[in-house]
Amino acid sequence: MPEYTIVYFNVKGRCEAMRMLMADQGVDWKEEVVTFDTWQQGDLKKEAVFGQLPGFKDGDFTMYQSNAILRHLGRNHDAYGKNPIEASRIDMVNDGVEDLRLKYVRMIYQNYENGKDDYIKALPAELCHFERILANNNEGKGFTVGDQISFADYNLVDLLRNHLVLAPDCLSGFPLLSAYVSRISSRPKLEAFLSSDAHKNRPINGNGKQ
Ligand SMILES: N[C@@H](CCC(=O)N[C@@H](CSC(=S)NCCc1ccccc1)C(=O)NCC(=O)O)C(=O)O
Repeated sequence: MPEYTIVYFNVKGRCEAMRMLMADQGVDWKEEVVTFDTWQQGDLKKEAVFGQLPGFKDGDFTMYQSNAILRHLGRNHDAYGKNPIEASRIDMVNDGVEDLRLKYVRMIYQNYENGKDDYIKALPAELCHFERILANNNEGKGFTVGDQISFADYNLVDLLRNHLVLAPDCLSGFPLLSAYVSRISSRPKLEAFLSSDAHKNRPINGNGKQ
């Protein structure tokens, strides 16, 4: 059984999607929680390939970049499609999730007080793409790509759940997305993780905004 370890700050941030994937796939992992004080000392930052976290240890292999880690876990746990075309579609969806995550992170950390309302107003123009992606696959009754869950689904559901905290009504105009978040979140092993104190007590972001 692989020995997985997440090396990250005590936040959901860029690691909750991989936690959701591992929980849903019945895979165990350890948490190496890095405090901001430890991070400021600089040794860990020097070791990190891009000077940033998360890091991920798979036995004696260590990697960085949250989306690369998701793809690594997708390959290792049959969550990367059934053929090269599905894998490319999954990459495309995940890149779209990353685009929205970057906008979310910038608003949260750089423009929360003045930018939150405008961000929420502009959300439908972002979410409509994911609603259409679902509509174009099995009438939105399954996943974003193909007929089995992929790492892009965990990433999208994590990000949508964060947006439901920011703006509880943000999916009211997107029935397929709303049903998708509920459906994926109620997968038994994932539901157990999402009900855990570890998940519930971990702040979404590092600055206390959500
Ligand atoms: N492309 C990378 C981006 C990684 C990243 O932004 N990491 C942040 C943390 S993840 C994140 S969403 N950062 C937003 C702000 C933040 C900073 C520090 C702690 C928590 C959040 C980080 O390591 N910041 C510390 C530093 O750069 O010295 C990835 O996807 O892993």
